[in-house]
Amino acid sequence: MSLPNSFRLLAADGTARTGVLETPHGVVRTPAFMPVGTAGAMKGIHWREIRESGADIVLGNTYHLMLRPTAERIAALGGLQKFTGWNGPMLTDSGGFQVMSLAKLRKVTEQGVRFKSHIDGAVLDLSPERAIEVQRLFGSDIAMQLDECVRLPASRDEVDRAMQLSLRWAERCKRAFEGAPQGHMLFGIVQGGDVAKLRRQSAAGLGEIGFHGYAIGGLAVGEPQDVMLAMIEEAAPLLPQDRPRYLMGVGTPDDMIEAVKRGIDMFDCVLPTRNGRHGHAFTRRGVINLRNARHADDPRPLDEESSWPPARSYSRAYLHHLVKAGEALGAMLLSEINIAYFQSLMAGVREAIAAGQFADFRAATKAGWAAG
Ligand SMILES: CC#C[C@H]1NC(N)=Nc2cc3[nH]c(NC)nc3cc21
Repeated sequence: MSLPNSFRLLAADGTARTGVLETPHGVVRTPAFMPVGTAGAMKGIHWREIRESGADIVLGNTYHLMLRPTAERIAALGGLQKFTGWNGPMLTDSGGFQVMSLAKLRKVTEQGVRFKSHIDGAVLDLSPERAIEVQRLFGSDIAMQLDECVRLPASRDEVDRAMQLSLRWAERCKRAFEGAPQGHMLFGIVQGGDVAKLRRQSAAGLGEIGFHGYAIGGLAVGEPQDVMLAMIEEAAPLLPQDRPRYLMGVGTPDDMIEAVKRGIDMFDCVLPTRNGRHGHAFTRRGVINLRNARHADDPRPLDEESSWPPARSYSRAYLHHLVKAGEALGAMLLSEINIAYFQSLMAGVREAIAAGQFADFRAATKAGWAAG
């Protein structure tokens, strides 16, 4: 029995697609960029700016939220939307990646993963069933399966073992997800490292199990862009064409444009906020490092044609000063400016695909970045 499908494709231009994904908390226009609110907040940005920037959906992390303030407390307080004040769609990651990247003393067995909290050292167990229970307690619109994310570098056998385990956990997650409230979704995660055969096996295996949507994980971890794109080309064609595809943790504006070209519909990345806090501005003319002294006397705004007021009103000199002085306002302004740029890029992508002009949009956008 196939799962209900809340994704509607509106247009395609080659393998690039644009559509809408209906969730219990609202509609997501795709291709979509999801700002990362790891612990239930956007670092240094109010939800008001996130909404005004054009974001339809934000991401939270099971690992962080289950440790603090705990899933049970969030449920008792009405769920993630009520608790955080973000009254829109939320996707939550399952914890697989964060346990690998943050937790101390991680032990993986068939049952699940045992780890020590990086906050207080408490020992916790995360099984596929608990990962689904936690996301149910959050009230997540889109939940992610629990997967095993191997620390790189890893042997092919290690990547293969983790991919096979993740497929078995995907089955268990789907069973645990049964009975979820109407409209809530569960995505599987394609694994397989940079091994084409493993990527194909993982994608085909997840398609057999059947999910509301499919993520591709384990890319943008330092491999060259052409390797990342090659793995997308291996996996995407094997995933159900009528379901959303989400490339996890990606990426730069160029990564996203190239992934959209290859059929990806959803993205999340910490770059806009993390690099914003470090003084980097993403613009139509490429990245500007406001720490650089050459901006100290520059009265020009970042982009006089930007749709985001702070990007066309504050001078580069002032932003340079805020960054050098370590003023919180500097990090806040550049974070929201970057999120707004990522959203404007996705809006342009959606319009271009709908008009059958994605190739021209891609070429013009890349030319803008190169112009500097
Ligand atoms: C292997 C694998 C895998 C994926 N598994 C889960 N549950 N979440 C992820 C989150 C990510 N963030 C980034 N940033 C580069 N890559 C990610 C990959 C995953």
